[in-house]
Amino acid sequence: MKRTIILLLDSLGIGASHDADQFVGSLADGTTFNDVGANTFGSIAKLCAAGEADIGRKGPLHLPNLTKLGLAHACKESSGEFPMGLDESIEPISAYGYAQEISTGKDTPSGHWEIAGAPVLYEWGYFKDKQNSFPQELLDLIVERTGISGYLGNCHSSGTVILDELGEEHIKTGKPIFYTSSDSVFQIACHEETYGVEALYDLCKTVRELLEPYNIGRVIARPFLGDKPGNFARTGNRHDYSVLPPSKTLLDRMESAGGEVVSIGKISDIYAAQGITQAIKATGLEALFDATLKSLKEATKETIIFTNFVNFDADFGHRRDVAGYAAALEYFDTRIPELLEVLDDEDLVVLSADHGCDPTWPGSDHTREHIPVLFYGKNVPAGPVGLRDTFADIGQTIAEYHQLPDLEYGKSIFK
Ligand SMILES: O=P(O)(O)O[C@H]1O[C@H](CO)[C@@H](O)[C@H]1O
Ligand SMILES: [Mn+2]
Ligand SMILES: [Mn+2]
Repeated sequence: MKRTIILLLDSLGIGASHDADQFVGSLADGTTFNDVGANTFGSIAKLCAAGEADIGRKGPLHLPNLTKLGLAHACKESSGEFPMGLDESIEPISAYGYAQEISTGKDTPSGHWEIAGAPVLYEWGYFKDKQNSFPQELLDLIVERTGISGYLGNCHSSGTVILDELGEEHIKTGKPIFYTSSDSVFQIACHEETYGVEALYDLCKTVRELLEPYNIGRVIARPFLGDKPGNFARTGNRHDYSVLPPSKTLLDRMESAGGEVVSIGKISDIYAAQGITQAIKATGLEALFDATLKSLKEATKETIIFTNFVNFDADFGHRRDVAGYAAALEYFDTRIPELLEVLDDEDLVVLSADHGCDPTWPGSDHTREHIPVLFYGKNVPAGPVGLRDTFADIGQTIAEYHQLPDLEYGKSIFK
């Protein structure tokens, strides 16, 4: 019986990819920038080493266990520089490398689906205008179909900034807050108590239907609590309504072969429940890690346990919070030994990410980066596996390990 545990650290890029110049963003003042030079992991390490990330933690980034798994060495292979302040004398025990993305976008579904062998080679629809972002005919249809009295926002924004700006007005008027980003998303923020979570989910489902002609990846429900700017906080009841992956994935293959595919956290939403045999919700890094360990202890047949650690991205990457990101990585690092302790000889641990979100970068969006490709197991020879041409090499390797039919994309690192 083989079990694979995929730890997906959402947004932990390890250096800009060759096409980072194609990813151009702009700020409110009209300044433009691209992703050349972005390096989520490297930038965090650099600021920590410089003593500029000392809020709630202190000094150089301390990640002995992740370094042992090859994360820092993979970052050096990807970017040319060993992340500052980490210990280069630690010998990696994993196969380690980095992968570039062939999907057109740098969003969460593209990254996850490509890892599982289904890259997004078409262009998503985007709402590109920073203000009045959504087409009027779409907004009119939403109002007509759902009976809402109107809407707020209708712009690009950070999801926390927009709550401070419009949260009170939302509570007063009952009008949902609509916003988007450089990703292919339609996000709706509503208060959990005054508007209600179920009402928000119903609204999202209708908007999902009405978006059919626009080729938009996700509608995201963003419930929140609080009563004034400064104390608004988003809750764990976020729900993503995704379109289906473009083709069958590693998860579908595993399910069809009679194996278990356990989603922990956002994974089931991201794959639109395709190929998932069990979905476990958990909020926060600690609960996500606990649920991963619990599932592993309970797994008694051929299994993929797939956990998305969303907090790196949602709480720190998009928030441009370097110290918070660093502290979260250090916390995650302390949990690794618990995982290694309970592994059987045939278990495979995979650690990766889905895109970058460099907290030192302009704006608040993702960054086009390489992702880490780390494979650890008793049967996996440790050492460098270099640049992987697509994220799908990860899925193909796992498919081979479980003797599943080949995926359409990707090359196994064992071949
Ligand atoms: O600023 P928040 O609401 O976290 O939004 C972020 O989350 C979305 C989904 O991952 C991204 O498109 C980005 O806009
Ligand atoms: Mn993501
Ligand atoms: Mn994100």
